[in-house]
Amino acid sequence: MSSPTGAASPTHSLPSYLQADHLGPWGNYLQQVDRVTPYLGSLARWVETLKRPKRILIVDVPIELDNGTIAHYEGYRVQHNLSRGPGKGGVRFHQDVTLSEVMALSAWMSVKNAAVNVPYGGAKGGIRVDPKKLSMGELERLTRRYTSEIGLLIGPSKDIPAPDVNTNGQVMAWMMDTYSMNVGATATGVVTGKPVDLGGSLGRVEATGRGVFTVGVEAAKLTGLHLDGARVAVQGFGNVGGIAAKLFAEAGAKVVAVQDHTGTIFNSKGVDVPALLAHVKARGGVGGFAGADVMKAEEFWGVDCEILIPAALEGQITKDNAGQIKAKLVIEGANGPTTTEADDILHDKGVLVLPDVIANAGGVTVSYFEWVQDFSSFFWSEDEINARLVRIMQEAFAGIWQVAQEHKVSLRTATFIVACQRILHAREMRGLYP
Ligand SMILES: NC(=O)C1=CN([C@@H]2O[C@H](COP(=O)(O)OP(=O)(O)OC[C@H]3O[C@@H](n4cnc5c(N)ncnc54)[C@H](OP(=O)(O)O)[C@@H]3O)[C@@H](O)[C@H]2O)C=CC1
Ligand SMILES: O=C(O)CCC(=O)C(=O)O
Repeated sequence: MSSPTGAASPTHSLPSYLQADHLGPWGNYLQQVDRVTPYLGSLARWVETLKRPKRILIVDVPIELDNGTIAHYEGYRVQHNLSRGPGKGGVRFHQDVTLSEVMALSAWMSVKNAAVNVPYGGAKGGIRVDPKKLSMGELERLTRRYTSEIGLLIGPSKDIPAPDVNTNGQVMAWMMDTYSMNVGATATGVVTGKPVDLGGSLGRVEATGRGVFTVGVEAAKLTGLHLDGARVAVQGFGNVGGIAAKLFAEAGAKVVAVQDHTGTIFNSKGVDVPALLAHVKARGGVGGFAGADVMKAEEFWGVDCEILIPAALEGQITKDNAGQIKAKLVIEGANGPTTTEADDILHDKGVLVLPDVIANAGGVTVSYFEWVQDFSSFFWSEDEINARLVRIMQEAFAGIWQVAQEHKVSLRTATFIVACQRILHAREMRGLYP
């Protein structure tokens, strides 16, 4: 087929599943790619690769519920790009999971993995389910069925899942066991974020929060912000938000506001973070915490603070609330929490945004350590792991900071420049044909 001008047929006509969503997370990601393209030099001819996931698997996950009925859930595993190595990225269980969301999350994994230079492509998975409504037995059956269904794609040298929202070490243990049973041999390296007794790594549970803290410290040094006494607001008090809050509080900062689905709480003197962590463990959320006042959810974004850490879901900081933000530093613990419009508003207000694709890369970095340890069956001390993590995060952040200064671009675009050059250079060297 030729175009009306007689030129070669357009190579960019999009598959239907890529056409629909221009506002959601995938649309947000595409805008980020468009912003990096002018900085890719001759590699820009490969940029379309970044705009199409390499593989998408949609699976039906049927399970028998405790009451004897059969329920069906929709699951996904998307491998966005495998130019630099096997797919790597978490698995999310959430009632709002969509294909578009998993595509975006897998793409951000490609960028993140390249930004910290771990030898992976990007992938992500998920099931549209509210796991809080399932019993433990139902959750196990769901996890095992899903693992078998995506068994076509995953494997220690093919694609390695890990925890994300509402998944944890227990879910990874079931995934590892199911995959191992299906292949007939224990394969610890098929997932990371496992319990330490099953080939997991010391430090993985804390790694994402520790990475958030590490880049926060580096940015504070570079901008003259004193952490001692700095006020911090955190959205999402799960694995990432909870640990990040703990580390900032230990460094002398005051965690003045916290929000999750169960409530928004405020204490101008700083909440007692260990007590709040214990409360969340016992009660499932920050709501009802005695050591703080209740605040209206919509007032959270305008809280007086120096540091804001979105650590929940995508699309939380939008054009509607970005103008209210008073923080000097936004550290994206979550993936995709800021829309492109909001990014511009924050930039115009002089707010420094440490983007997800570097700020929350600590988790996958220690997942990489876990995978390496599993291959060699030789395990490192927690101090060794934390020291290596901090070094990788500091070096990656310093490089990105320099690129941002050089090109006078945001840290997000700078991270995309570093990462997309690595991905596309790998693609170019490998070539296209089998
Ligand atoms: N775990 C990891 O290693 C990594 C995670 N991330 C990203 O960090 C983010 C958080 O993940 P993680 O901490 O693992 O997940 P968790 O499931 O441990 O915690 C999620 C937290 O976010 C809260 N939350 C969810 N939706 C909302 C909402 N709409 N408003 C306010 N709070 C909300 C949850 O509260 P509630 O229970 O009340 O809903 C919970 O406190 C995600 O974007 C994830 O992709 C990034 C890198 C690695
Ligand atoms: O640890 C991993 O492999 C991936 C974690 C993850 O899903 C993420 O960084 O968003």
